[in-house]
Amino acid sequence: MTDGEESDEAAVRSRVAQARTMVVKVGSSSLTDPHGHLDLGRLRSLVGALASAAVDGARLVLVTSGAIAAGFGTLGFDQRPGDVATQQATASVGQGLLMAQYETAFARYGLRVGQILITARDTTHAVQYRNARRTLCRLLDLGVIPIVNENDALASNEIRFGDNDHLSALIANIVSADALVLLTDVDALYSEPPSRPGARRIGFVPDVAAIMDQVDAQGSVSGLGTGGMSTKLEAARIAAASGMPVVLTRADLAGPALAGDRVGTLFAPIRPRGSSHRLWIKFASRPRGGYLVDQGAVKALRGGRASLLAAGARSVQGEFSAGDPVWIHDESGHQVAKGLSGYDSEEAQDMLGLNTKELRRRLGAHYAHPLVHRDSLVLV
Ligand SMILES: Nc1ncnc2c1ncn2[C@@H]1O[C@H](COP(=O)(O)OP(=O)(O)O)[C@@H](O)[C@H]1O
Ligand SMILES: N[C@@H](CCC(=O)OP(=O)(O)O)C(=O)O
Repeated sequence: MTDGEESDEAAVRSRVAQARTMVVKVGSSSLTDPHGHLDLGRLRSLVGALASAAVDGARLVLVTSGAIAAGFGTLGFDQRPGDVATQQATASVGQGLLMAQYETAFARYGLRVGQILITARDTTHAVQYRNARRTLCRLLDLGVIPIVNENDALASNEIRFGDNDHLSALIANIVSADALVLLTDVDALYSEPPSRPGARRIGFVPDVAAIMDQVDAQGSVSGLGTGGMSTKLEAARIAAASGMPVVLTRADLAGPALAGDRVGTLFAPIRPRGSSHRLWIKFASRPRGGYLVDQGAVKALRGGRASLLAAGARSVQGEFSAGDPVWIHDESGHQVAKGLSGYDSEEAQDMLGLNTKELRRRLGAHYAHPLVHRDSLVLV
């Protein structure tokens, strides 16, 4: 580590220490016993650490796994079910039991909790996303700790998060968190799975994008968690690219991690925080179609805060409605940007290649606007 990085690390740690709104994600592997059942001792000690930060004024959102772990014993299964339908049924039984434990544990500190179950679909649709933001922020304003899990019982197979890592980074964006804390069963990120001899502990990651190729991040080794380290790195990348620091460490180090002490792996933010709307477009929205644009348009978009004008668009790809997220591709088909279309795909067909004057004359004033306005456009 260079001297510069050392002082960067101190600066980023102090941002964590000063963070007011924090999203804390805890994985199944940190809430379970060796047989995979919910371990109440571990849950209560986590709650103790979170409660102490909350009592000190932190606004916390807890993203917690553990519904399947809490449910499979009650249903008479010896082990965590493997097939999706049984996992979903088990989560439906376990989620209530998990929440009941959290409610009781937080109540001992005089803290109230509220449950939010979310599907990937809720994060990819702008209206649901705004709705989730409004509810979460209101809960925080009311001094309640929102407890979030994927809505496993209803999540459809194709678009299921499966693990809660990615979800936690999106929730951190939704609430405009100051920091994301990922709690797991390993003390830090290693250069390769820590069970391998020679695995090197990584304390500070100044640029998560640069480290992605250098680290061998594998799936869950314990069989208790789902995503393993690869989904945690992806979550860290989203959060860091959204302008917030990320701490990854073992769940029993939650207290020092929230306090900004030197534990685990610290990921530095890699750019200033953007608006929640733009972060949603960048990380959560799922375009169904898009526009293929000419070189001039690519240059204008890459050059800075430009809108996509119909004059620079060559073709419309797929079908979409006004307000839907769309890709903007260059002439070789490479993704240049993502944004919200101002027009339906059908309307846009008639606008291709026309400048504002021609649009107004031929189609009317309603069509004299950009295909994608710069306020709803992000480069990728
Ligand atoms: N490069 C790595 N560094 C650290 N841990 C790794 C790495 N690659 C794989 N892992 C594994 O990832 C596991 C954590 O992921 P997982 O079991 O899904 O936990 P959780 O339930 O907290 O999401 C650790 O137990 C560790 O063995
Ligand atoms: N939503 C599932 C979590 C799945 C899971 O194991 O996630 P993780 O521990 O984050 O790898 C549950 O509550 O059981």
